[in-house]
Amino acid sequence: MAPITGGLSESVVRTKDLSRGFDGRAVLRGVDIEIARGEFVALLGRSGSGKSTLLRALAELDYDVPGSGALDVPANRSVVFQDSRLLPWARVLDNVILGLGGPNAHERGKIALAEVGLASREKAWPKELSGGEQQRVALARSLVREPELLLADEPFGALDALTRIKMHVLLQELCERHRPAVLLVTHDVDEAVLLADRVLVLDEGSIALDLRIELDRPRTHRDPEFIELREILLTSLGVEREPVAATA
Ligand SMILES: Nc1ncnc2c1ncn2[C@@H]1O[C@H](COP(=O)(O)OP(=O)(O)OP(=O)(O)O)[C@@H](O)[C@H]1O
Repeated sequence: MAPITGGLSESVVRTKDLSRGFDGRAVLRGVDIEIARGEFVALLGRSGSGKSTLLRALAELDYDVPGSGALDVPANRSVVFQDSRLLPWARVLDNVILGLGGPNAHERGKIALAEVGLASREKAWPKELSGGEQQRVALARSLVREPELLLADEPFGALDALTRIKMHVLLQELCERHRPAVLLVTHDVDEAVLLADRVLVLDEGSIALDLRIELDRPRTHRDPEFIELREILLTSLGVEREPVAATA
């Protein structure tokens, strides 16, 4: 696909008029986005709005999907999915460094595992880990490559609420340390406001809202500004809020 010339040199991701469709049905209709170096962007949208289609386009994992438009993404990028996609026949450390190469691969893998709090589990098999631990390994496997761009497709979607909160804290720490640009696809409005510098809402195949989140970190759900931003996003997603009926 044609690279985009001009524009901001600090952008890590740029799309211009990106369109994709399946079976003659348009899913993405002219998506223009930019993500700056080190910027954390969350992507919200109703189910079926095309979030995963956009993420797969940015990962360049969609060669079989018809489409048009232009795209600039760094070659050094990592993808994390809802399931960890660890190789069951490889131990945890081997999963982290698989394909990494270089003389320090082992050392780097161990450091990455320590960063996600799993230094002691390097010899475990994936099936011996909980779902949350497996996602930690998936994060370590992504970040050990020091990606310029981290693409995450609902990485915490299958985790229980408590584990998800811990993963939010971990992801924030990791991003502060490694500073990748991030595109996080999520259903969870609170997760988006909690983590992102900017939230995009995808609707009818294009970006309907581009909302900057300027709250100080760490953020709290109780902050009135947090609540206000959540309401703006819920409205943009078409979620009507019924007033809670008074109980007798
Ligand atoms: N391989 C495919 N073949 C045909 N249609 C597809 C394919 N992948 C996605 N679609 C369709 O494209 C639309 C967008 O799908 P996509 O998975 O990108 O949405 P999404 O916003 O990520 O949804 P969800 O939030 O439910 O995961 C849907 O209508 C889906 O059925």
